[in-house]
Amino acid sequence: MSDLPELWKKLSEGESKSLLKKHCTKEVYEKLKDKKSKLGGTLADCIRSGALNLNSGVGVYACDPEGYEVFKELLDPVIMDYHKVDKVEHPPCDFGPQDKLGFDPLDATGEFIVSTRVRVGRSHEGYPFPPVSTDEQRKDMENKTIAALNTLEGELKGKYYSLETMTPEENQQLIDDHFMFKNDDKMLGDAGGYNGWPKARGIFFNDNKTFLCWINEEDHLRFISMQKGGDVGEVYKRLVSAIKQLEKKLTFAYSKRHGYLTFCPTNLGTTLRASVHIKVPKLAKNEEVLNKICADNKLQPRGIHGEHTESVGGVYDISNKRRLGLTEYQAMQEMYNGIKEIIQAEKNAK
Ligand SMILES: Nc1ncnc2c1ncn2[C@@H]1O[C@H](COP(=O)(O)OP(=O)(O)OP(=O)(O)O)[C@@H](O)[C@H]1O
Ligand SMILES: NC(=[NH2+])NCCC[C@H](N)C(=O)O
Repeated sequence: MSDLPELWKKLSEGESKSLLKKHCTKEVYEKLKDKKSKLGGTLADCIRSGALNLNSGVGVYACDPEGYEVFKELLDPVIMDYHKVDKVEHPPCDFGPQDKLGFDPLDATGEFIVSTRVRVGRSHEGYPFPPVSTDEQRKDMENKTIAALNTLEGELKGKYYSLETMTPEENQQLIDDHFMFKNDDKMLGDAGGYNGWPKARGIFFNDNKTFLCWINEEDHLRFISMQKGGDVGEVYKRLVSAIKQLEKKLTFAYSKRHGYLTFCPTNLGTTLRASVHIKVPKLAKNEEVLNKICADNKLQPRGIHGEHTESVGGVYDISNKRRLGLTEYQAMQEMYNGIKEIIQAEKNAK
């Protein structure tokens, strides 16, 4: 039997500042409660995390790619509210002119930027998201992805490391070095993100660990390019080259309205998060100023051990905030120009 009535009771009777609480009105609930996507996704799958975690900021995940249309009376207002747009629409993918991107290294002396990372999320077309996926479907997606990754050549050529066979020590080392994902996010867990863990999960990387792919973490796929220092152009170009090669082998879930479809509505569109780990000890003494520069430049500060962590020793993870309603190239430019300002502000700070 569905847990929807119980979830609805928790949500409608509880207090929450989440976008789920705000937009899942009684009227919306009544309209959607009996709907089902072709892959079997339900409203319960979309609201479970937010109903069980009233402290969520968003609280909604899609059950599967089609869920974005089947449950649009809930998902559209959440998307518009989160991404601050008045219509759910997205331009076609545009990675920009690869031979003249205009991303000169941001920090030639290496004083501020520790490392640079750009990631995108992708979903396999025709497969559900975690709450609806079976272990078999996850395995199937894992196999498909490994086969595609194994065709990469040159700098991108690498190897797959399964979470099922990795030792706890190897796993921890990869986490400590900022390469690997973990399973400690309760909101994602309640959304079904860790169902069947560690089955069909793992990480692919090249010898230099500059190109990585996460399999069956939050999204079916996360492609990541990263390296020490502030050469944003080099990191971005590597990622674009990987995506272009992989999209010849795999078909990704995409919608004209939403761009690339991801499990969480916050990642839709470009799905791109470009970040630097940046050392700004002076600004760190006055987080209000730092937060204002970030807000003015549409940047998001995080701690250096991932989402919801605190800064350590004046080092922050700072990335572009917007992912929907702009192109990949524009998202990169927002990050690049914003980080330039932050470096200048740190230089000017007392
Ligand atoms: N610029 C960077 N340099 C080195 N490591 C980074 C950088 N940016 C992020 N990381 C590391 O990547 C890992 C994942 O971070 P995090 O979960 O915050 O972001 P994400 O993978 O973009 O996904 P999501 O936004 O869904 O949380 C963490 O270990 C984090 O420290
Ligand atoms: N990794 C993410 N998708 N983060 C964004 C949303 C996280 C969580 N579901 C919330 O509502 O607060």
